[in-house]
Amino acid sequence: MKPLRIGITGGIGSGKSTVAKVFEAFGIPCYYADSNAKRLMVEDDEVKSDLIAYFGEELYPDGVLNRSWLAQKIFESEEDRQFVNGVVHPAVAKDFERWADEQSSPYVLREAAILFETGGYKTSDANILVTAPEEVRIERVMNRDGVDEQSVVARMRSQWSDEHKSKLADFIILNDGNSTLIPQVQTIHEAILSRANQAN
Ligand SMILES: CC(C)(COP(=O)(O)OP(=O)(O)OC[C@H]1O[C@@H](n2cnc3c(N)ncnc32)[C@H](O)[C@@H]1O)[C@@H](O)C(=O)NCCC(=O)NCCS
Ligand SMILES: Nc1ncnc2c1ncn2[C@@H]1O[C@H](COP(=O)(O)OP(=O)(O)OP(=O)(O)O)[C@@H](O)[C@H]1O
Repeated sequence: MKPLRIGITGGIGSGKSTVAKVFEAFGIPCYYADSNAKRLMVEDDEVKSDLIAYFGEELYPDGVLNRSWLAQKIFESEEDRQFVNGVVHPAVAKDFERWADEQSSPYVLREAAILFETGGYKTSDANILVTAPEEVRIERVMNRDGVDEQSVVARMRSQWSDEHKSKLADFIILNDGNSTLIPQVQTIHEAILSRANQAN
């Protein structure tokens, strides 16, 4: 029996990876789209050659993906971002499906920053949105990555607002630093488990 596919998303600094780790503590496997995207950009020859054809060899100096160079390009130019998204996201979606089929839990999570924006949420059985106020998110990322406010805001502006995404989410987790996470995760975990039981 195939596990249910559950998307978990949230804007930069919302804490979606932190929340995904709580689900993992409940025994639920999680696929992290950001890190797998970066892996595929190095390992998948088709993805790599499409990116080189567009950006040139300087994207991989000494064979290593130049992340900061690419980040500067894609968060400044919508055209460049759409190109990268168009190459990387189908490869990630395929890789996720292959991975999900290998799991034996009642459901699996797919953690991705822009699940609604890409339309990837449509292939999920349900989607969880993690939210936090923008000022909290900016502060978190500045502290975590040692970057300035401007670079966090550039990424934030390339993503949909929480208000927009809330309309498409089946479950919402508030991670503002004051609300406790474990009870929120537990309630959703139980709701998804009962959905998985009904499906099987
Ligand atoms: C530009 C890259 C190399 C920068 O790497 P870096 O280590 O600095 O950031 P990281 O990958 O950890 O992403 C951090 C956050 O940036 C935001 N972000 C990343 N890619 C995108 C994107 N295409 N659109 C909007 N926001 C994005 C997300 O909030 C994400 O969680 C990297 O983000 C990337 O390869 N992006 C393109 C692939 C992609 O779309 N990944 C996102 C999910 S599949
Ligand atoms: N409830 C919380 N209390 C305190 N710190 C938190 C909380 N949630 C997240 N953080 C911290 O905020 C930072 C951002 O969280 P996390 O990496 O989970 O966010 P994210 O949504 O996955 O971010 P990104 O989109 O950049 O990958 C991390 O340093 C994390 O430890």
